[in-house]
Amino acid sequence: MSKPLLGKSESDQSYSELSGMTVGILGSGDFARSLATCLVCSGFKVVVGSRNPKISVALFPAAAEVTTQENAVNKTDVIFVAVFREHYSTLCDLKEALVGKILVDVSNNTELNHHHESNAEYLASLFPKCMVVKGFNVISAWALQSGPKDGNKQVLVCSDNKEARGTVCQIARSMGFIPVDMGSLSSAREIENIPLRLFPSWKTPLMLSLGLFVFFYAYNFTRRVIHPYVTKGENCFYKMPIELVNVTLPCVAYVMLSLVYLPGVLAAFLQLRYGTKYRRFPGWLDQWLKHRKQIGLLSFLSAALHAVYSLCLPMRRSARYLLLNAAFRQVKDGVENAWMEEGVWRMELYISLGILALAALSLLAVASLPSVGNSLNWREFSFIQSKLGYTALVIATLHTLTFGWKKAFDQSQYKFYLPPTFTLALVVPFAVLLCKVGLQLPCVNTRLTQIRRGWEKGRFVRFQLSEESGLCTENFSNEDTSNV
Ligand SMILES: Cc1cc2nc3c(=O)[nH]c(=O)nc-3n(C[C@H](O)[C@H](O)[C@H](O)COP(=O)(O)OP(=O)(O)OC[C@H]3O[C@@H](n4cnc5c(N)ncnc54)[C@H](O)[C@@H]3O)c2cc1C
Ligand SMILES: NC(=O)C1=CN([C@@H]2O[C@H](COP(=O)(O)OP(=O)(O)OC[C@H]3O[C@@H](n4cnc5c(N)ncnc54)[C@H](OP(=O)(O)O)[C@@H]3O)[C@@H](O)[C@H]2O)C=CC1
Ligand code: HEM
Ligand SMILES: [Cu+2]
Ligand SMILES: [Fe+3]
Repeated sequence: MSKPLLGKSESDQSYSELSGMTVGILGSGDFARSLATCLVCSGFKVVVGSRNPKISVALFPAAAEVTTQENAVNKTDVIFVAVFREHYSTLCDLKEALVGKILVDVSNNTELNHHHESNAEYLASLFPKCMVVKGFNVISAWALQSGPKDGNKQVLVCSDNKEARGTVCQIARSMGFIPVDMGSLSSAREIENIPLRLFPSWKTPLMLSLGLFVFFYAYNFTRRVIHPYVTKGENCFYKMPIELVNVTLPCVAYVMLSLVYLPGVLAAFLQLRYGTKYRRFPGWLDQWLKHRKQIGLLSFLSAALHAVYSLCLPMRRSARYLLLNAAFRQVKDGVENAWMEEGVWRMELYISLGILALAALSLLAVASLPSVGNSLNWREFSFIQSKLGYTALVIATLHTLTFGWKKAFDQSQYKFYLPPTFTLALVVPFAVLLCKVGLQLPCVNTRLTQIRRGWEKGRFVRFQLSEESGLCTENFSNEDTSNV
């Protein structure tokens, strides 16, 4: 691993103060080894305290000194405790030697809020005369080994002692990480919970798409499998793996796409009603606005799957049999040409529109990659997200309408009085598009633009003030978004 570049440029003086400094590590496990390696190649002297130094020494780089716990603690003022919480109490023999020193707690738990106090606070209670700092637990041993160039660079640090916190921040910086000061030790619980979270922002969107999937699948199952079975005794269960999925997926994709743009419309209505942008949205709307990216990406995933499933429709054995049967019936009936101009056009159009909608969604998905998004400025990004997103929604609506237009009026399509699936899927997207059109009306749009620039109903003074203090009134056009 190379020498980090970060530390030096940030503050030259404290960096040179630190390099050559001795750092202690208690424990000889995976974390201790990776940490020692990284510290050594960042220019620190490392002394490791192990219960069995003779055995452990082979595991560490030659530049690191491996000795007994007492010895190690006596040689340095900063000690990383790379030991599990369960074994903290076995360190109590070192209490005298540790007085006045900095203890860095790097530990993690196996479940959220496992103990009633955080590991770091527990360590502090065992060693009240030490300065306990929480840090480095968000970095895995693997990430330490492969270095900060690869993966997460942030190290969250907190402590009740400001100086100790500063020292650990400096060490992190010297190693090439980006320290984030989280304040007092009471933040330790929050910091310890971070590595345990599993894709927190994806949970609700995933449940939402799963719920929609189950609903549309069950609906279709009733119409396309149960109905023929009950009324005609026909066995249509073969439709379950592909045909039903390929009606369900596009409906999920389509409804999810509209759910990306619904909260923006609701937010605009609320702002119009409040007559100000300074009032907070209700919590659920706030959350919804924050989850739009995930909902959008899941919509894209469903749409992509729908496209693949659609391509596979004609190559199935069932499709061939149905075609043969139809051909035979045609021969028997003496029909020579079954070409139906209208049906042909409808399909050409709706497939082409589907492809275009998917193309728009793909661009959106690409733009949401951080590396691509970062190369766009704020205006470009929101332009793509908002305009292209609505374009995708409009094209998908046309795709759905051209696919289904006649079925909605065909009495035989109403199985058990249930309308065709696409009519259900159309409800929310249609409402969103109508509302969006409503918001574009000049009278509404002007008011909304004013509000977004800081104008408030019945409070003229505020507006003038914000203009004077230069609160970027120029930059706020009505289409501007608040995206990450
Ligand atoms: C495939 C795909 C990928 C996506 N990737 C991303 C992504 O990477 N990042 C992302 O953010 N979204 C992403 N999205 C979601 C979506 O495209 C964007 O959130 C988009 O900007 C929403 O546009 P909008 O016009 O509805 O909302 P906006 O232009 O954001 O406006 C919504 C309304 O909310 C109100 N509002 C919002 N914020 C404020 C504020 N700060 N102050 C005052 N009023 C406010 C306004 O009334 C505004 O009209 C993705 C969607 C899809 C389909
Ligand atoms: N592995 C990882 O990716 C990460 C680990 N951490 C944290 O780092 C700490 C160490 O983890 P890790 O290195 O993986 O664990 P290991 O089990 O590999 O190492 C633990 C070390 O603790 C030492 N130890 C001291 N006292 C005792 C005792 N009484 N009983 C058993 N062992 C003792 C041992 O060293 P010796 O025998 O030499 O005394 C042992 O090698 C944990 O708190 C963990 O939560 C945090 C982030 C990531
Ligand atoms: C390459 C892109 C696409 C292709 C080839 C395609 C193809 C198809 C086909 C063949 C059908 C008819 C399925 C059937 O016979 O049951 C269909 C229906 C549908 N598609 Fe697409 N599509 C594409 C993209 C999209 C996208 C991006 C969306 C929306 C986000 C979408 C939404 C729908 C909907 C809602 C239906 C109606 C489903 C039903 O109720 O039966 N499609 N599409
Ligand atoms: Cu290194
Ligand atoms: Fe426990």
